[in-house]
Amino acid sequence: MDIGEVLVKRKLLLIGNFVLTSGKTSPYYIDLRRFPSYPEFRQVVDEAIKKVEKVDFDFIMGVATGGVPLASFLACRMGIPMGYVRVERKGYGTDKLVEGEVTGRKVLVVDDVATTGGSLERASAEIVRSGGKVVGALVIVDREEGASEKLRSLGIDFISVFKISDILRSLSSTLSENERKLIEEYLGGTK
Ligand SMILES: O=P(O)(O)OC[C@H]1O[C@H](OP(=O)(O)OP(=O)(O)O)[C@H](O)[C@@H]1O
Ligand SMILES: O=C(O)c1cc(=O)[nH]c(=O)[nH]1
Repeated sequence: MDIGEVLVKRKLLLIGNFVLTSGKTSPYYIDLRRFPSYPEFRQVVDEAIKKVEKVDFDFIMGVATGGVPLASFLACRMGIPMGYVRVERKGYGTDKLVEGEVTGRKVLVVDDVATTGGSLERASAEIVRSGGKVVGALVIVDREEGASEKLRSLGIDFISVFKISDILRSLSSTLSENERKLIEEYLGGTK
């Protein structure tokens, strides 16, 4: 599977001017929330399973909302229990951020995309507060804007199924010269 081609074909890679969760602005956006709508998502799950083969974990936690579908597919395929970390408290009911029995567990945190790694860091901190040990973080796409360095500095193994630099390389004939340059200049500036 050429992930770049799939992202373009399914309109999951968007070119424009986007505000990100970190407050940064970006000339591109990867919208993987609709990825499970398409059959290619199964292949991504297969790839993800191969990538985490050597990680010693016994619990999967998705980062809501983008990380929940992948966490669910992985948990089901691997026979490993799962839960998820909410973006914010509801303010009613149990008012929990961590929805999962992570106490004493070795946790793999899962998200769709990583940019700064702030969301994975926040989710990991909540899991630790709930008594879990975060041993690894897995994302489908690493935008290569600091997440890997941030997670490793926290002692968490960071794994991505795809990196944006590889996706861009595979898209050299699909994106216009201008689109490719815009993204490359942006990525150059974020290093
Ligand atoms: O590495 P970061 O700089 O934290 O950015 C990546 C995060 O941004 C997106 O989530 P978003 O906050 O848009 O929430 P959503 O998944 O609920 O749409 C994405 O799903 C990651 O969780
Ligand atoms: O950093 C983000 O907020 C972000 C970037 C991106 O490409 N896709 C996404 O879902 N979130």
